[in-house]
Amino acid sequence: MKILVLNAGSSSQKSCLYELDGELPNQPPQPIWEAKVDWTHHQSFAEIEVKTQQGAVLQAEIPGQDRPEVIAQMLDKLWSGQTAVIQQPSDIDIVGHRVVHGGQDYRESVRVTAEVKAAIARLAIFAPIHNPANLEGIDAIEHVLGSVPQVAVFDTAFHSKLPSSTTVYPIPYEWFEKGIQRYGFHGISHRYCADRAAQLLQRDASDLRLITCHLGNGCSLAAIRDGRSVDTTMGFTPLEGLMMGARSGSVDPGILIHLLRQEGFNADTLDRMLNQESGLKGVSGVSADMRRIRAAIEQNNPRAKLAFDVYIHRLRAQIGAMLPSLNRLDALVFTAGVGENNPEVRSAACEAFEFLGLKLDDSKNTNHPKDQDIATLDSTIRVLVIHTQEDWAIAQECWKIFTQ
Ligand SMILES: Nc1ncnc2c1ncn2[C@@H]1O[C@H](COP(=O)(O)OP(=O)(O)O)[C@@H](O)[C@H]1O
Ligand SMILES: CC(=O)OP(=O)(O)O
Ligand SMILES: [Mg+2]
Repeated sequence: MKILVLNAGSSSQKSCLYELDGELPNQPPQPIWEAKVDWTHHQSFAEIEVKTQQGAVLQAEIPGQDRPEVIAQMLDKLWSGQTAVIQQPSDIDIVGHRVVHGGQDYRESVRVTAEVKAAIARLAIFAPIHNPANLEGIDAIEHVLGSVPQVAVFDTAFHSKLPSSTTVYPIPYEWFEKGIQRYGFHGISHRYCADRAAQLLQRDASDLRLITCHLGNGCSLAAIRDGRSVDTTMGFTPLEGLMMGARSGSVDPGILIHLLRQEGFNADTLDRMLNQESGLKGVSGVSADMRRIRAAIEQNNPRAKLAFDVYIHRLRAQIGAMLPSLNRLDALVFTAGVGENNPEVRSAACEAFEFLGLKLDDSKNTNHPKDQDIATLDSTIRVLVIHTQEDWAIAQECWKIFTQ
């Protein structure tokens, strides 16, 4: 069975093709083809990189920002040119999509229908950067591959059993009754990391207390108790919680009232400023990309240093805020672009928890670890770096829907 996965991030479009036969493998298999389109560095064109399991690599630039057009060009690399791995589009059996917001109705993965598409479109008002991109992916597939079965895998699903003390905001109850509640996001990644952590620690997921730190362009934490998400930092939208690449995370809502009243801002300006012009980018004036922040700090840029310090302060504070839901912490897990690749972020975050007996092994932390324990042997808490495999998690959901 050939399963194509589309994963739309805020500044990227990832895709890969898995070939599965017989049983689901225990470990994530290599995809036979993978592509990444990145808009982080340029506005007017996308950088694309395509790799195959056989070793072919293609790097190119695709003009424009139009996601459906870019997806169509990316898919073309599946069946033509040096990175072709299938004969024709109809060789693909199923397409799975990461869909960021599933609201209250979608707590499990579902096959995409007109009704599901309408719900994703309706929920776009709560996830304005993400749900429209997910829908464009679904439409692009319909356009290129016709009636191939498609599956939506929701980022909110893993958090759908959060306790009500976590989901209810302290606002008028009628708002909650209208759906204004905490949903949580990055659930595909948090769930994958919890399962992988259990594997790496050779422990049963149902007896493990974890904090997973998903630090990419979007950033969130999850407190995972016995395999279940019991708290998380993102809420009604993917804007709440940690400071992110270009998103503010939590700020005093009084600031918004002030800007609306005194500075003549409207909802669209606030949306753009908080979602696209804040976070590392807003404070540093340099970039949303942690690599560029680190490089600017090396050049003694004080605003880059300030942005890093605020990022770390908020990360530590929110890790601390996850602890009461767990009563015990077996492992702290770092994942996604920053979490997997930036040793300075990991060591700065962990330093604040040394008083609990958590000790990082500096050499393991700096030596490009992936799927490894980087704590010292005598650390009271394990620290894991896990390469998040959202795409593999999505492929597994597709497999389950079509074989069970
Ligand atoms: N080697 C690295 N060192 C530090 N940060 C990195 C590195 N590689 C990637 N990143 C960070 O990861 C971010 C992207 O994370 P990723 O999880 O791929 O994002 P998303 O899926 O949200 O688009 C980049 O903006 C960059 O800040
Ligand atoms: C939900 C979310 O913030 O996703 P991403 O990190 O891919 O932007
Ligand atoms: Mg991501």
